[in-house]
Amino acid sequence: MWGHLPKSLQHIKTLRHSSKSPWISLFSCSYSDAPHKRSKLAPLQERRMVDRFRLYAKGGGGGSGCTSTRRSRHDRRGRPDGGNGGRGGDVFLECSPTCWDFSGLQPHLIAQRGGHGSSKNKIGTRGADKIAQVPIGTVIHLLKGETPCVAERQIPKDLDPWEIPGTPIGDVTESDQQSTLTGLTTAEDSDSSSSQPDRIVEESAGMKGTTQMGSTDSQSSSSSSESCSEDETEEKDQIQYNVAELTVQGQRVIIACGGEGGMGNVSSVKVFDDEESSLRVGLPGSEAVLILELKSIADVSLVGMPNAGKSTLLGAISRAKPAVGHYAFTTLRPNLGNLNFEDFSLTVADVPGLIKGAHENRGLGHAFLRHIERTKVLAYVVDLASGLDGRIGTPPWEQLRDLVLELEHHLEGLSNRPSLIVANKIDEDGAEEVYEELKKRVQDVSIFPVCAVLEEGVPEVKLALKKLVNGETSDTLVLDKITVD
Ligand SMILES: Nc1nc2c(ncn2[C@@H]2O[C@H](COP(=O)(O)OP(=O)(O)OP(=O)(O)O)[C@@H](O)[C@H]2O)c(=O)[nH]1
Repeated sequence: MWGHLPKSLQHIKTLRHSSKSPWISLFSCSYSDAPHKRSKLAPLQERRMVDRFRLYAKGGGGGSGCTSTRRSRHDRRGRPDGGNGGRGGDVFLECSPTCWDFSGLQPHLIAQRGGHGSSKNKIGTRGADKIAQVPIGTVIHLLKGETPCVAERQIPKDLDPWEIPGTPIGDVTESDQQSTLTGLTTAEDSDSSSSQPDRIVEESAGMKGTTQMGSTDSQSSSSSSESCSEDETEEKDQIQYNVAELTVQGQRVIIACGGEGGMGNVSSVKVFDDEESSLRVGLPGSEAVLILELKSIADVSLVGMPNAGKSTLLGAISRAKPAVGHYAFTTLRPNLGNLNFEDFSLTVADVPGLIKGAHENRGLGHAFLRHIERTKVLAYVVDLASGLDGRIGTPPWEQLRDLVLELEHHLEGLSNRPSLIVANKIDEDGAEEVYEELKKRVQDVSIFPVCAVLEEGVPEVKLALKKLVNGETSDTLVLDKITVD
């Protein structure tokens, strides 16, 4: 009876004699039976942020032109009526706010090839484009191939009756293009305009800078950040850094162009046979090898519970003027401030307050935890007066424990970054004693007593942040070093 079953269902045979119904057993299989299920249900903290990614892109090849002759009673010698091959699809990178890192990206992006031409002068279909979404703040480094081309921002509009369905981009003026670009500076006509339509403007080639941005070693994708062999060093020499940046929602760049279709015999001028056959074949799409990197939003992020005084501190250490309020969640989106030193400058982000359960999207949740992923240094801001004299809140050491736990729940290893503690509101009654207690309970990381409102203790914090960003010091706040009752 069971012999005819496919192999995957054969184990039902063994379940038949068990007390359970085989169907119940089949659908209630354990994790060990179904490794694919286990991976789907893997807890959130197993996810690793991928902030550097190597990508191969290839445009679709052009379809071949057709050689055909149409004969009729009236025209015995016939006329050529073979149509041209269709153009291959392009490969685009599109900037999307719903995308946070490169973990969802395929390493090989290949657009569809164009359709072949056919008799009765039918042109081959245009190959479908391949569009991959990347996060805002993606920097493109070029390893091989042509410099990415700028494409118009996709604006949904009604289909023009004369437009071939599936053609993604219409004509754009140079000024339109400039307005959609932040990272790409010069736009000039492409040399290869013969193989690309007018809508494309190639960005000025060449190196724009040699600074690599945004990647923290611990976060980099596993394969790309492993041991640096000789090949990799050689490869590094060939990289053209920062050829393009995607910084605006909807901004697009073409990283590989589709090849032109071959000519059908209807359009060809008189040519020799051997030349003709080469003209019939569609051109291959262009190829490119790129390294994508996520730009960090700031060097330092101020991490703390709501009302700890992060915005006030940002205003004290920089010229930023964030909104300050005596209620929780005054800050609804990150504010950035610049700290300028004589020879150095760094950016600080005031991230909205985190509460217990932020990793489950409580409070302002995931969105801001993700911003923290893209900063190098963490400055924990705690409220020394919280919980004092019957006020709402928890003591600073508990605030720190909860903050570290939230970061770790969101992304394992997120708290393993150079950090310091700002013990704010030292001016409040009883805050001195809490500060002394805090020093005993938290080890191996510097604590700075500060009154952000009066800007007391602020220069010391600024200097310490500079040293952490520079790499001169590298203290880290670890959960084991926090003592909580
Ligand atoms: N006494 C005292 N109060 C302060 C100090 N710093 C900030 N505050 C007050 O604390 C309250 C909260 O300050 P914010 O800077 O808005 O706090 P926040 O951490 O940015 O708050 P969220 O936007 O909710 O994340 C305000 O009423 C500030 O005036 C300080 O050093 N001493």
